Formats: sequence, C-alpha cells, structure tokens
Amino acid sequence: MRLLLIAPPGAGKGTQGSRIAAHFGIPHIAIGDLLRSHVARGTDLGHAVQRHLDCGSLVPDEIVLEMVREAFIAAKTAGLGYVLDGYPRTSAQAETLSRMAAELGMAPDVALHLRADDDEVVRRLLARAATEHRQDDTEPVIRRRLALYHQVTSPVLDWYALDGILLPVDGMRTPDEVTTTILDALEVVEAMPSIDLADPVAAATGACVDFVRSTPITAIRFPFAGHGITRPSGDALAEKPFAHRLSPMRTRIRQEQRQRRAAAYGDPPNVVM
Ligand SMILES: Nc1ncnc2c1ncn2[C@@H]1O[C@H](COP(=O)(O)OP(=O)(O)O)[C@@H](O)[C@H]1O
Repeated sequence: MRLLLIAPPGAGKGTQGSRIAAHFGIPHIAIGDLLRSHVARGTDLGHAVQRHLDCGSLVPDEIVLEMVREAFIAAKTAGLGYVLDGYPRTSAQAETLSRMAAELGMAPDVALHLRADDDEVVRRLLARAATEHRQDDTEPVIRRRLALYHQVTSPVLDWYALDGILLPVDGMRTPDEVTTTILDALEVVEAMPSIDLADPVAAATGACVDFVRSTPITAIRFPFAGHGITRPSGDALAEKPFAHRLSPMRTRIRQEQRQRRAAAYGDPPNVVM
C-alpha cells in the first residue's frame, strides 16, 4: 500500500496515518514529526526550520524533498509501501513527488483526503495545545496554517482527483469510526488484482471484471459512505468502489497501448483511443 495523506491541520492525519501504517505494516512518514524531531535534537536542519514551524509557514521545498526521498529509498529497500503524511502541500511539491515517485517506482496507489471543518479543527488544535504544548498550536498560528492549507494545499486534491486516486473521507467523526471507514476502503484497493500490462486489454476487461464478479456484494462494504456520496444499490454496488481505481489503470493501459503501437508502426499524430 502506497498512500498519501492530505488534510487540514487538526483533521487527524497523525492518528489515522499511524493506524493505517500499523495495519499494513508499512512506514508512516510524517514530515511534521520529522521536522519537529530535528528541532528537538537541535540539529543544523532543526535550526534552519524552527522559525518556519513557529510561525506556521512552510519550510523550504528542498529540505522536505530530501526527507521524502530518503524515506522512499529506505521503504523501497525494505520492499515496503508507505503512508506519506504532510507531503505534498503545494502543487509544485505534487509535481516533484510525481517525478520522484515514478523514478523510484513508488507511485502512490491512493491519495486519502481527510476532510474536516475549520471550526472543528481549530477547536481540536486548541484542545491539543492545552495538553501537548506544540509550538504551532496557538490560535493565530493555527489560523495561518489553515489559511495556507486552503490556499496552497487544497488545489493539490484536484491533481489526484484527475489522476483517479483521490479517496475523500469524512474526518468529522470519532477516530475509530474514521479508521474503520478508511481501512474498509483501503482493503478493497489492496484486494485489487495486480494488472499484467503485457496484456493490457485482457487485464482491463478480464481481471477487473472477474474480480468484481467473483466478490460477493455483501463482502464489499461501500467505502465512501458518509462522505456526501450516496451508497449505490444492487449491481452498481459491485462496481462503485473500484471506479477510482480503474481510472489510473485505464490511463496506464492506454499509455502502454500507444507505446506499443508507436514501436510497431511509428507514432501517428493525434491518435484518439
Ligand atoms: N510538505 C511540507 N512542506 C513544507 N513544510 C512542511 C511540510 N510538511 C510539514 N511542514 C512544516 O511542518 C509543520 C507541521 O506539520 P504537521 O505536523 O503535518 O502539522 P499540521 O498539518 O497539523 O500543520 C507545518 O506547519 C510546516 O511548517
């Protein structure tokens, strides 16, 4: 499982990220935690980022990118996926991540968007401030982090929606309810058969359809229920959870088909498939 976790501050990224990581036995790469640990240890990097953390602004891209790259290489070496929490936070970071993940063969399967209202996250973060004393949990800094999220991070969601891997989940419920919804949805993604791109048409029309047909409808709990998406009934239930998964698969299959045709016959201009 290779998963990006995108959410406003206070939506529960830390809690859900570590539960997802524990469930699938994969590393939880939490950029904020890594940065705070550098500050706590007084490393050079910690000194360089402290000011940014204190005022709730983003730390320079190259620092964060290096952290992600190291963590990806470690995960890949161990043969594992990842939960990446806190990256990307800007469209530029999404682009960089897309290139780097492709180079390393670590492209994400899912971009999980944990949704929560502004008032609720401010309330949660102020409650956390009373017990945990995180330096960026003061009301003005919380407001700044939220504003930054709306301005520069939420556009990143469109990127993953277009990619077909966006999974929105309502984070306004109890932590356990949110975990159950997330894990139900991710189990469906994980259960998808791996697609043999050597035979793209058979893969698209055979493996997926067989999988959907052979899975009893009652065994598929609708993973997107409760997030403003209505539970479909009857046959539609069997297909709906896979819709977001099929889209990137189709894109990859089409790319593969184009490359094969180009290799065999030369690249015709403006081929519409
Ligand atoms: N991808 C990133 N790019 C730049 N800065 C980041 C990134 N991720 C985390 N940070 C820095 O770490 C801080 C804390 O992040 P995090 O622990 O994820 O908390 P939250 O999302 O609740 O604000 C951010 O306010 C920012 O200063």
